[in-house]
Amino acid sequence: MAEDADVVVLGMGPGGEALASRLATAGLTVVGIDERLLGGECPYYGCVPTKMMIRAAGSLAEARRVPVLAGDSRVVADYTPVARRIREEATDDWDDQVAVDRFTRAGGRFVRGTGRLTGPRTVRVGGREFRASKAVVLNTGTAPSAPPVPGLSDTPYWTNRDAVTVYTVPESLVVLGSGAVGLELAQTFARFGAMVSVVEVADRILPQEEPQAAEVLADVLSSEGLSLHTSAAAEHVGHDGTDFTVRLPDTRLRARRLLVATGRRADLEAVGLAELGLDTTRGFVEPDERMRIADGVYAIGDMTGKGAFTHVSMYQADIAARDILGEPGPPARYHAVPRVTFTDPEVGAVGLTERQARQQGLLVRTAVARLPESSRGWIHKAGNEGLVKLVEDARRGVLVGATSVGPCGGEVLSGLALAVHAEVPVETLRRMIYAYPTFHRATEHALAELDREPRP
Ligand SMILES: Cc1cc2nc3c(=O)[nH]c(=O)nc-3n(C[C@H](O)[C@H](O)[C@H](O)COP(=O)(O)OP(=O)(O)OC[C@H]3O[C@@H](n4cnc5c(N)ncnc54)[C@H](O)[C@@H]3O)c2cc1C
Ligand SMILES: NC(=O)c1ccc[n+]([C@@H]2O[C@H](COP(=O)([O-])OP(=O)(O)OC[C@H]3O[C@@H](n4cnc5c(N)ncnc54)[C@H](O)[C@@H]3O)[C@@H](O)[C@H]2O)c1
Repeated sequence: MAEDADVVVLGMGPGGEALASRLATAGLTVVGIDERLLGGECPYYGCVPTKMMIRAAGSLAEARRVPVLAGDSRVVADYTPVARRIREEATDDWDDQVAVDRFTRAGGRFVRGTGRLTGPRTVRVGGREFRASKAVVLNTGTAPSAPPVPGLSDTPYWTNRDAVTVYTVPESLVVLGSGAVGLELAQTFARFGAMVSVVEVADRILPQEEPQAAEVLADVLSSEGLSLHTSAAAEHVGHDGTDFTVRLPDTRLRARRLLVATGRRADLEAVGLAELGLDTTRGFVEPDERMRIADGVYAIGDMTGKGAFTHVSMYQADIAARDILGEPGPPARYHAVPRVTFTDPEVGAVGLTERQARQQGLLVRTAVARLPESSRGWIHKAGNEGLVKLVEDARRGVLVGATSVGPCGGEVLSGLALAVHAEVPVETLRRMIYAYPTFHRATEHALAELDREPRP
């Protein structure tokens, strides 16, 4: 016999948890289902533990800058406090009881298990079936995916889930993939003393962002001792019981550990999307502007392919929750999705890259201002690498994209994200006052550069 609820949330990532709690608090009967940990990847294996690692690695890097700026320093890296913080402060040793209690206190019912749609309003978990009178919300996210490199699947390689649970830093590490996962973890482990090589199949690291950003970051990472192999497709991976070997076309890398960070995949088949007549062979499910994928069925988070970020999952959760509750509000728009890769320098970006803007047929003007040439960058000295890049839709005179690389690149991004989001005329941005001497003042320099660019 089916168990009834108003809403069934399948997959309790950050968005699912927020939505389920909100609907339960509003008085609906809500069943939340997760096969792993309530809260999803972000708090247990993603954003939170990795940012704790990065914070610690950043403190080492700052201490190493003392000789340039303030005398002398001797840095003895010890990963123990990081491993402890991740266990004690971030993840409760990968125990979600606090989150389960919080959801239960909000009035929700949590079911641990693997769920699958059996119809538009029904979800099966083991021998139980849950029937939703109002809505089913899917928030099943993505899982790490490994490329089909010969030999790889027979080796004990790491994904991000292994990397955040270590007690000690490996002496050497190869990282396959130079997206956010690969680079954040590569730099962190290198700063703790690992010999790190990064292998990227594209012709530059962080290929989804602006080439100028990748260039700045590549220089910094190389100067910190990482070896970067771009345009490099691994031909074979082996493990001899102690070390990994990764064969590239022109060299062979050897390391104690291998981290595979080549992207993530949503398993739409496993969730039962075929029950709705939807294509499960595509990488993502395509919701409408209210997050609906069928009558009474919603999808939010990484599985929608709108940006695999916690803030996108939460943004979509808000829209779906409003729709279910019948509350008014704007539909989803993705023209100003911000994203930050938390390397040092941080790479913040919003909206379109120059390439994407041109591909969309926009008449584009761009400008770059470099942080070391700005007052604040010059004052900052050690660790001042960075830039601000603007991408203008020259016909409309508004920014459609921007990138800010630097010590606080993710924070500097906020003003640029507002400009892209609200489509503030570039003319208005030019008339603003930018505090001296801030990093964000580089935006003013970039705007002046933009002025010098002829209109296309
Ligand atoms: C290393 C790393 C660092 C990251 N850092 C950041 C960052 O700094 N900032 C940022 O914005 N984003 C970051 N992300 C991305 C972020 O973690 C995700 O975008 C975020 O978790 C949102 O994902 P989601 O809502 O789609 O669900 P997920 O977090 O993927 O959760 C989905 C949940 O569904 C459950 N599930 C799946 N299938 C089933 C099923 N059939 N039945 C029951 N339950 C199921 C899973 O167990 C999981 O708990 C990072 C990711 C990684 C890997
Ligand atoms: N700071 C953040 O917000 C943050 C941090 C981590 C992850 N995330 C999100 O999580 C998702 C997954 O991150 P990710 O870094 O795993 O994936 P990604 O897709 O961002 O990057 C994967 C990289 O691996 C490369 N690659 C693919 N196959 C390869 C191969 N065979 N050999 C070498 N390189 C190969 C790709 O060219 C790409 O550069 C992303 O969408 C990201 O947005 C966000």
